[in-house]
Amino acid sequence: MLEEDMEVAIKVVVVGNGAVGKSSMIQRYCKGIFTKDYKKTIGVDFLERQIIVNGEDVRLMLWDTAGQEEFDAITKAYYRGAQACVLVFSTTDRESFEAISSWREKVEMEVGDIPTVLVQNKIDLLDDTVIKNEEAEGLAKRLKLRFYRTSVKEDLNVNEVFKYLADKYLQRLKLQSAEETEVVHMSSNKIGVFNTTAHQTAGDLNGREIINLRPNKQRTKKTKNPFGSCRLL
Ligand SMILES: Nc1nc2c(ncn2[C@@H]2O[C@H](COP(=O)(O)OP(=O)(O)OP(=O)(O)O)[C@@H](O)[C@H]2O)c(=O)[nH]1
Repeated sequence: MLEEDMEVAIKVVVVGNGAVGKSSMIQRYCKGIFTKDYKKTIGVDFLERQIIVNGEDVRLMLWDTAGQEEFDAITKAYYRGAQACVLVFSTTDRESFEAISSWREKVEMEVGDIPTVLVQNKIDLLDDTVIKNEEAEGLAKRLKLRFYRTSVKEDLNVNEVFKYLADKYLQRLKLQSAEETEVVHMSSNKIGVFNTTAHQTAGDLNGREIINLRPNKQRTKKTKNPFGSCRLL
């Protein structure tokens, strides 16, 4: 259990080519709706939803980024600070599948290695698929990513994608907390200056060791709503 009365906030970026269903996925997850109309995302957009994962309150902030390259400069700026990522391609769009590695690189360049999933959307259209199962599974293996097949239209597996990411992120958080505690223990016989807000660095000041501890958790005050909530911003 992490600290009581606090919730963990996770910034998740959803990326992939245009029209693969990124906006639809976020809308389905946060508002429970699906629309057939295609409205190209201009730049970025975001919605949020609160869930409980393994007894922890988690607020997922889902950033919807435009799939078109013309918006790359804008969307990249919004990758910063992301703590999890959904890479989406469409069952009926070969190019979107082939572009996955480059989307991953774009995100990694900004934020490094964060919990990530590979998603094949529109599996209600499997009859018209242009990607073999083995190819998609092969890509997931190569990129070492958990792979989900979803249909936003039929609400298949969408919840599972975000639950997995939240779970994975919490696991990392707990591991980091444990490691940070260990740093304090290991240093307890030294003269130290502790600063809990700065980045974790080690330096030297007049011969004394300085250890700055950073709580690697982005936390907010918990809002007491047992049913979770969705909010359009
Ligand atoms: N059949 C089917 N259609 C879907 C599914 N998900 C999304 N769509 C449709 O695909 C089209 C594109 O969906 P969007 O969610 O706008 O795609 P996007 O990836 O956000 O596109 P950009 O904003 O251009 O990046 C829309 O017409 C959706 O209704 C799905 O699971 N099945």
